[in-house]
Amino acid sequence: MKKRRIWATSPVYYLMAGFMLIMACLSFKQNKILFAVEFTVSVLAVAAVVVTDLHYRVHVYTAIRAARRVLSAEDQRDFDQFALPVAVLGNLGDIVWTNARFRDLFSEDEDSRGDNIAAYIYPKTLRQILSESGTAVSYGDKEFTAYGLRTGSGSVVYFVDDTYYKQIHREYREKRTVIALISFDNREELTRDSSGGEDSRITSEVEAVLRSWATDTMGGFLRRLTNGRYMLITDDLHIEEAKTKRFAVLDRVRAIKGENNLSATVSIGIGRGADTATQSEWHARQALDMALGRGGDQVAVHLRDGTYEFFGGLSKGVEKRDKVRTRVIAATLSDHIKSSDRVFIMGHTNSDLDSVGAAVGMWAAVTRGLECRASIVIDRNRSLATSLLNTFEHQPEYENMFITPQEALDQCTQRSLLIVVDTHSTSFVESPDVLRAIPRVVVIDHHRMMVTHIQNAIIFYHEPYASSASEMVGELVQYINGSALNKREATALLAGIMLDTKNFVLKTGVRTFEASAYLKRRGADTVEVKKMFANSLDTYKERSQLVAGAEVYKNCAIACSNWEFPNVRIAAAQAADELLSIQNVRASFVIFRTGNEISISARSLGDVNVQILLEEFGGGGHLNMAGAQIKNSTTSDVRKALIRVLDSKLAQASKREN
Ligand SMILES: Nc1ncnc2c1ncn2[C@@H]1O[C@H](COP(=O)(O)O[C@H]2[C@@H](O)[C@H](n3cnc4c(N)ncnc43)O[C@@H]2COP(=O)(O)O)[C@@H](O)[C@H]1O
Ligand SMILES: [Mn+2]
Repeated sequence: MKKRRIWATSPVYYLMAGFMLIMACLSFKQNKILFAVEFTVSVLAVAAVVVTDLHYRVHVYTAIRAARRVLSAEDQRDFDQFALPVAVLGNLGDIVWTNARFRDLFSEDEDSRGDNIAAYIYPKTLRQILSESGTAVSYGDKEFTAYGLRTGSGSVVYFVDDTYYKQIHREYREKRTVIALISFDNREELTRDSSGGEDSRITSEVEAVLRSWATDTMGGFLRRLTNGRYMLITDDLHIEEAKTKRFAVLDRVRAIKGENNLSATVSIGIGRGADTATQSEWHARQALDMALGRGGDQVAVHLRDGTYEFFGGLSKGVEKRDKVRTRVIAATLSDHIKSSDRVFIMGHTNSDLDSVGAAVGMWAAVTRGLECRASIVIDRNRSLATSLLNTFEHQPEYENMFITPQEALDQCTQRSLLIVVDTHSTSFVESPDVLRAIPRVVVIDHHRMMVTHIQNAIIFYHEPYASSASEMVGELVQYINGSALNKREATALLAGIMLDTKNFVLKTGVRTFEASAYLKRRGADTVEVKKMFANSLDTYKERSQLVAGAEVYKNCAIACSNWEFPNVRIAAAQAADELLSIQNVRASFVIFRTGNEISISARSLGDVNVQILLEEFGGGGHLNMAGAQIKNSTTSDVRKALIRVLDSKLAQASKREN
């Protein structure tokens, strides 16, 4: 920072005033009037300099006296020889006096009096130093902890030179052991239909990349744990360096291809900032679960404060699921249901066809399949699935099927079970109060793992590769009791699948068709589903208006709706879907207002991870379909914030640029 003098030393002014006086005397002989004017002005100048100087001396004297009262030891040891660098400041932060040590370390024999202390402590401020008990400050290649004291007429700042200790601390931090756990995501999928030698070729190629990364780049070493799992031991400095390259090892692994032209991918969980190696390993495990839960092909770093940083995660991932797991979960879930007095099923806020469809499927499995009492907790006023809800209305067999969150709170007991479907986020569930009130919770979800996930669920059935929660429930029901579903309920589940797959276009895997085939056998009616998607003419018009008003920025279509209208959520979601059919649009964002909230619906065809982008707004979802809600803002502010996020994050969220 440039030094700026607050006041100047007086000798120059004395000289100038004296010079003026001499000039005045010399003009006496030439012109009496000129002499009178010049003499008066120079006498006034001398007087002004003397007064200012006196004022300054008093200022310095009082500042030093006040400082002495604060700083000096009982024996009034010589202030100037005080071992720590000290600066006495006036009330504007101007340096009025410094001791020898300060001059040694800070001013290199230059006179620093009159400088603002800000020049020596930037970017920290005097106010910060005075309010904190020890502020880290660096000057040149030295590092200090600065302490400040207020005095009667300013302040005193003294500095403890801890360059050496900070250096050791930095080295300690950089050398701290970090454990990373690596999982080869798709070994089986890459080699499933290939010759025997293919498995060992791909495995050894992936292993070679990991091993050279571990030793040559990360200064550590790699150990194979079990087939497809590895442990890397390295240090914090190397993790920091790998971060700056955004973990390029992911790209090196992705360059390895199987016979079916599929790329190999790995997921890495890193435990950073832990106190011990045991803790680091535990955090690495949690981070690896996170990375896998978000679709793999990425790095998750568990930080000291329990938060995560993510890198990569741009591939769609291959369907990687295990029917045995589904069967085991169905059996365990049945046991929990049978040992509960009542089962509550709850989806996410602004429930849609998938969350309601999945809830209806679970309701049928519990009530008809296991003959236990169950209710679906829903806020009908916020639901986007009213067309589906209406099909269950006024039917005697579905009486009391849907209850409000308040009714659930009144009816639940400590022996109740809560099944959360189509979300795993504590803040996105239909009612966080119900989530808190029921101790035993089961989660069934397909969204990419969020940091705010429900903790301590007795079953956390999470399949980021499944198309929808309805597909997952469709499979579970078959194992709980295959004949539990009737035509109406099977249709509800099919509606959920068709919503999330955009009629079997996106995220549609083999198991999506298998689950749909089962639902069809149970009588699911595709024409009924089509009717559930029908919009009113008004909604249709609003949607078209949103699409027509979109702008394109960096190949992303952005539409804003400043007006609120019925079904704005559905119109916005559909507009976001539709914007993807415009040429060269890689992602779409629709910003709209609902009450005191601004929401964003984002979509992509897969080469932009919109989930990563909307996480910046506290939202989530999937790689190609995500949402977020922002409180107390305006559509134009959210649009500006989105542009900033696109400027800073679009490259890392896009496949092409990576
Ligand atoms: N705050 C959040 N945290 C985590 N995840 C979030 C959050 N906000 C949204 N999400 C998830 O993001 C995606 C996209 O949400 P969206 O609102 O843009 O789209 C959902 C529905 O609004 C939309 N939809 C509902 N009815 C219709 C219809 N008739 N036609 C077209 N679209 C419709 O479909 C999306 C359903 O997504 P699902 O929840 O995955 O089933 C979404 O995943 C949110 O959960
Ligand atoms: Mn949903």
